[in-house]
Amino acid sequence: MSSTPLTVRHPSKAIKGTVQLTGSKSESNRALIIQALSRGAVKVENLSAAADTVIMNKALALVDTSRETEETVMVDIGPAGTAMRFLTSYLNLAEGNFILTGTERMQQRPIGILVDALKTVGAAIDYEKKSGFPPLKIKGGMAQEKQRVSIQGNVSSQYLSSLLLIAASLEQGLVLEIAGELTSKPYVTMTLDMLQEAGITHTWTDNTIEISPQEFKPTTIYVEPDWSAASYWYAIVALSEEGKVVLPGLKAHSLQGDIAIMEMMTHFGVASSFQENGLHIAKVNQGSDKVLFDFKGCPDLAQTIVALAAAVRRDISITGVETLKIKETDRLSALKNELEKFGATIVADGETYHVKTKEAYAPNRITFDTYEDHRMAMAFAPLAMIFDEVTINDPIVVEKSYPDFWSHLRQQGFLISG
Ligand SMILES: O=C(O)C1=C[C@@H](OP(=O)(O)O)[C@@H](O)[C@H](O)C1
Ligand SMILES: C=C(OP(=O)(O)O)C(=O)O
Repeated sequence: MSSTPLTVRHPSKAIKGTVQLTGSKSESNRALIIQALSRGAVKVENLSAAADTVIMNKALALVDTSRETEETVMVDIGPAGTAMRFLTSYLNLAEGNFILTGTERMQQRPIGILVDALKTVGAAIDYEKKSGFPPLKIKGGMAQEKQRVSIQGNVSSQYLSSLLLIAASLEQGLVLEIAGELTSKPYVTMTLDMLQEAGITHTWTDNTIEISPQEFKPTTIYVEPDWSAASYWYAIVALSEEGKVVLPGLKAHSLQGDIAIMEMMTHFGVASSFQENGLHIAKVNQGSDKVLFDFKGCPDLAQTIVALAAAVRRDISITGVETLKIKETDRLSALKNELEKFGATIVADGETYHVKTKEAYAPNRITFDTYEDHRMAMAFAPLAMIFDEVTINDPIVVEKSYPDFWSHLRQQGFLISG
């Protein structure tokens, strides 16, 4: 697909259909690291089609060939955050020397907390450009020097998941002390649950997680469909007058924290039910007057909810969004810019952000910028359900996690041109 802007319209207020979502990007990128560490004992099924997962797969294959060369191997993971974070730990166990790099934006996403923790354990990592940021020079074949390491928990949970993924493969194992508050906690739990599935046990007492040296057991990890991707179909149903969508494969017991969308969307009139053939979501009422939404455990849902609330002219307040500044873009700044195109805005008030909407709305034809962020494109496209026309710039950004997003919208009756 080219990245020519796409104009999106929906001819009615009704939506009814079945959408087969791709596998979870987060589960998939963990599963690939676990598969590599298990030396193939662990198999993976239903791997995500996300570009971030394709990138991770290719990077691991490249690293696997690095044994055959004395040269420093350049590993470029583009915009893939979990690939950057997880490989920053994994490469220390591989044979060879590596430069781990990514896009310009990736080189602005901090990684010093993880590098410092790895150096404490015995890693040989240097910064190629700016201290604290990628690109990184990593010397493989690490000899572990320490078992215990402390790491700050409120910047990115990916730093913790990265260390936990390699812990059982270290000769002393790892004792991880979490300093301060832990944000995005469900992702750490996902990491531990998937390790458990592969036979790696742990203890988690207060702020300390311990993993002893262990062997992975032969198993097959089945990746669940992506709940973050489901959130955009929830928004579409919420904006419909009559909406029923079936999302096969989504289960009530999920490793993904973004299952929180189920409860959040009840406040926008969307009911969920798990049936034999998957998750059924339907518009049942106009929702509630709930104002405060907390995203500490599910940061990737913030854009979905904020765009939806602004579109239906509902003032809400959000918390737990401090980590949004260092993701694919500064998501709070991007949201503010795009909301102001149709008479809404976001006002910071300490760690709470108030979404303010105005009575009168701007023209019904709006063009949204996406800031190299797949979630900006996917959070604003559903507004075509209530605006006459929504144009999304650089639409190819969706491939990062949901490459079929536009074709799925077409299949469900959206008129898309460009
Ligand atoms: O571990 C993961 O798979 C992820 C963790 C989250 O990042 P933070 O832990 O930095 O919030 C989330 O935003 C990202 O999309 C995926
Ligand atoms: C932040 C995200 O991904 P990552 O951090 O893996 O780039 C995301 O998918 O919203």
